[in-house]
Amino acid sequence: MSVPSIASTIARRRLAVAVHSPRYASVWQSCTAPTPGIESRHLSRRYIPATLAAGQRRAFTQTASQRLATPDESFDPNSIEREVDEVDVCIVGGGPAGLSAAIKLKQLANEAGNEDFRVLLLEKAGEIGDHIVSGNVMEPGAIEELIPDWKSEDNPNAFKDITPATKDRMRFLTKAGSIPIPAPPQMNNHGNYILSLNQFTKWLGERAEEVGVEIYAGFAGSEILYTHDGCVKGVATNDLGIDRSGRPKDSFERGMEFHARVTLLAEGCHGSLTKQVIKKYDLRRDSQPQTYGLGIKEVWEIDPAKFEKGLVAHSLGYPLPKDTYGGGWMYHFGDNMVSIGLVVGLDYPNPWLAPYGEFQKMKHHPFYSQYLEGGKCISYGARTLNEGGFQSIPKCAFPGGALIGDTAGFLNVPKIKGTHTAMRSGMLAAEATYSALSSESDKEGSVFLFDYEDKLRSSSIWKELKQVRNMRPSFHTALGIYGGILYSGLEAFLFRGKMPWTLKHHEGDHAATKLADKQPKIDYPKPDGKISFDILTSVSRTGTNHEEDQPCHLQVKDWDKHAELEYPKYKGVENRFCPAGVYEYIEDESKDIGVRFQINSQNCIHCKTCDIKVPDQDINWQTPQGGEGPKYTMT
Ligand SMILES: Cc1cc2nc3c(=O)[nH]c(=O)nc-3n(C[C@H](O)[C@H](O)[C@H](O)COP(=O)(O)OP(=O)(O)OC[C@H]3O[C@@H](n4cnc5c(N)ncnc54)[C@H](O)[C@@H]3O)c2cc1C
Ligand code: SF4
Repeated sequence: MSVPSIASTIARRRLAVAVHSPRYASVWQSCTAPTPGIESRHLSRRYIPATLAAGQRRAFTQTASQRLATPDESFDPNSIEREVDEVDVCIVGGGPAGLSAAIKLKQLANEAGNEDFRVLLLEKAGEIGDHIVSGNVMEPGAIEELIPDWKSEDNPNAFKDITPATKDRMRFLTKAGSIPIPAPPQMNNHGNYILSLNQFTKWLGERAEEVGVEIYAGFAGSEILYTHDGCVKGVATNDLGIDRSGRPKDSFERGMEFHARVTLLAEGCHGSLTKQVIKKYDLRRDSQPQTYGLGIKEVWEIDPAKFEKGLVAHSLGYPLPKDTYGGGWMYHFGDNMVSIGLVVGLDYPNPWLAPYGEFQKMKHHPFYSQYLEGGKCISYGARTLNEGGFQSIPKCAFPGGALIGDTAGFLNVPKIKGTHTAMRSGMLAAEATYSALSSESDKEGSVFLFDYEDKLRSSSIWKELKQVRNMRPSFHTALGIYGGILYSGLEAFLFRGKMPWTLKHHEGDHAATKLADKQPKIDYPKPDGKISFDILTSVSRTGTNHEEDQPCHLQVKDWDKHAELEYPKYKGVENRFCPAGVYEYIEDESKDIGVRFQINSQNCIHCKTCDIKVPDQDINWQTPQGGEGPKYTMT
């Protein structure tokens, strides 16, 4: 058996990073010249980077063999020590927040002539950007500060795929009609840009490599590592090649440890490591529960005659019932491309509601269907987003690290925008980290980023989230969506966040789910295959993939017990809230409740809804093997 060890994989990836950095130009030139037309990044995997490993970087701590020569039944994977790499800063998550933090850190280090300052970023997707789903209309303030010439014509590496937002349209939808409503100032998109965040993130990843960030895509952070006195000292990636029952296979590779003086968690909404850290340090002690929405989207290529470049349209109302918060969007960008989607607040009470079914229904409304008819759906994706806002922000610094971006909850809900706040929080954390690491006299002790918390409080993030803090919770009144719209209108146009009160989020979204017998059943129309699609067709458009023979990353201790607990009360709510058809209840007469619970984990698109919405909180989303999951395009 000959499989590459993690060490050699990483070494090859290090070279891949190095070849983008002018600093390593000479190393690269000493290797065989690349074949013209093939990207150096991919090419680099063919070379053994002995020169680089010996001369340019700190060596890995060499431990016992990372591969298993003869796996046997009694073998305990944990008995093999993990390799350790020591870096200055370890960032988990290569979205806008993580990449902005990484770029800013290396910019600061490079400016100070401290080029050996190591910033390492782990991303669970096979390639940077592959797991990113967003709208996206972006406020450009943060990127302009980070990379001032990001869209300049003089910059050969500028990000080109942007469409200036030119028109805002806001409608309240009835079943067949649409009523214009005034767009609150927050929804004014003048000066913003429509783009695919998944493409933008890929571009940001390249910029990060240019300044010397070491990016390891395909590596999922699966465990937080602590010092003996309880500070975070880094993360470990999961073992590869473990079978469904937890035994090592021929392809077994032990995970790897990354030790850092500062670990920044940038996992996006509801991060799996963040969950552990929030619990360990009780970071929510002074904040309210986080609440969430699920965003489901498609990208379409539409008839050029119907294309209105720069149009930013939003809707409230149909198809969602009045007890459910949410709204639709449609952005026209690029060449005849349309991003269309629906956000459904996960505090919806009716377990018969299926966000996926609501989205399919929404597309048939004339406000949307007039554009989609004759077009082609090219992409599908879904991801949760934070809706708790200001009152749900936890403590963001902990001993040895910090939370940045959506995993801390910086999304501005009325704007449905979090990219600029995610990036800015990453940059603030980077500044606080760099000054803490460069000014300390004691280079061994743990670092607490007090400065980051202070910077957040005096930043534009704090100001804008505080201003809109009462809008989302105002939808909890008995008037439902109508009360919320009315109150939000007053907040947007009159109060402007200046009223002395702060409305509360009373409970987590899972607790809002009511018993199925007490709620009206919802029947969704059959998809027509032109504008609406069945869920498996949509999943096939995500490119998602997971090896089947591995421990289920959707951890449910006992499937039968789960079914006995949930099914009688909620009649298969998991099947309806999951936008990828992962959960099923299959008729089975041998079971007391007449059905068997089934998890098709290979379809998972990493949206995190199940972990948030399952009423009895007995599904734990964990990272599967690095490199698995969706392979999104244009999302
Ligand atoms: C449907 C939808 C529409 C939106 N529309 C807009 C909009 O129009 N404008 C706007 O500004 N914002 C919008 N947002 C919000 C915006 O997308 C987010 O605020 C932004 O992406 C947050 O960036 P982030 O880096 O914090 O997290 P993410 O973008 O979620 O990135 C996190 C990254 O970390 C990786 N990761 C997670 N866990 C691990 C782990 N354990 N190990 C390794 N890697 C890990 C993920 O794979 C991912 O690549 C929208 C969001 C959604 C869901
Ligand atoms: S299994 Fe959970 S995380 Fe995966 S797609 Fe379904 S709801 Fe989302």
